[in-house]
Amino acid sequence: MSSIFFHIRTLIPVMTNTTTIQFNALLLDIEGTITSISFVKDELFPYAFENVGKYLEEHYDKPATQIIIEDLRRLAEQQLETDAAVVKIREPKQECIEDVTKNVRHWIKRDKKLTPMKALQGLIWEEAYQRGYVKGHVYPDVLPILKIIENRKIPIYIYSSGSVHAQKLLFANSVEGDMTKILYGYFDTNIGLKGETSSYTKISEQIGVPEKDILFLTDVEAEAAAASKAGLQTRLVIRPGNAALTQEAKNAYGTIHTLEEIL
Ligand SMILES: CSCCC(=O)C(=O)COP(=O)(O)O
Ligand SMILES: [Mg+2]
Repeated sequence: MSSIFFHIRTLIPVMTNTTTIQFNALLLDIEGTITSISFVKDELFPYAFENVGKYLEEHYDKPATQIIIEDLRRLAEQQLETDAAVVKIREPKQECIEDVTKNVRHWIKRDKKLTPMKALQGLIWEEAYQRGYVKGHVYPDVLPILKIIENRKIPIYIYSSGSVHAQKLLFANSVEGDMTKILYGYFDTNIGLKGETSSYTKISEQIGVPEKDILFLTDVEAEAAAASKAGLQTRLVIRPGNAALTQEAKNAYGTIHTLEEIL
């Protein structure tokens, strides 16, 4: 780790790859890339699992909650056709809270990346951050390297299955302090799923940077494949606790262990 700081202080890029990566925008996945999977699975998800019913009781009448409940009701109608554990969401308040809680807990256990469920998780986590129950985990190499990239006037964007609200909470309340100042923009599954090529094309259009000039970092092979198909440069990130990668994917996209390797 001391070598990271040595290189940052002297501003000498660390080259563990044989080729330098040229990019004009950086697009980052969160979980498994700059944040540990353990933080999401062992802290954030259990908090949402435990508190979803309580949150709905306390915020049921708010317009934001009602919009999400309507989206979840439509989603449940679709999902119950193929998933017997999903229940139809009934109209009366108490039954509605019971049904939403049941479905959300089921989806959390299966790590489903369902947009309205992710929106609700973000609202539940807001309280956890505000009360200091959680702090957004980021690996120690992340902030120093992002500062160097920001100094090079390269914009840094986030693309996560977590809602934009949840992303901003994580970075505003991170173990490294408020990181939102160095982040240019955020994307979630409202732009499309991370395994779909069209999502990356849309991000390229929205940020006004050609696909080939964007570097996307992720821990998930399907995301690297989709981004690569769209024409983005990609690297797979290997972090402690991440799922194992196939040799084929490692060869196709290349791997890094810390953000130092993209400088
Ligand atoms: C935005 S913090 C919560 C992360 C989350 O809910 C999630 O599903 C992580 O997905 P990612 O796309 O960042 O791997
Ligand atoms: Mg990830």
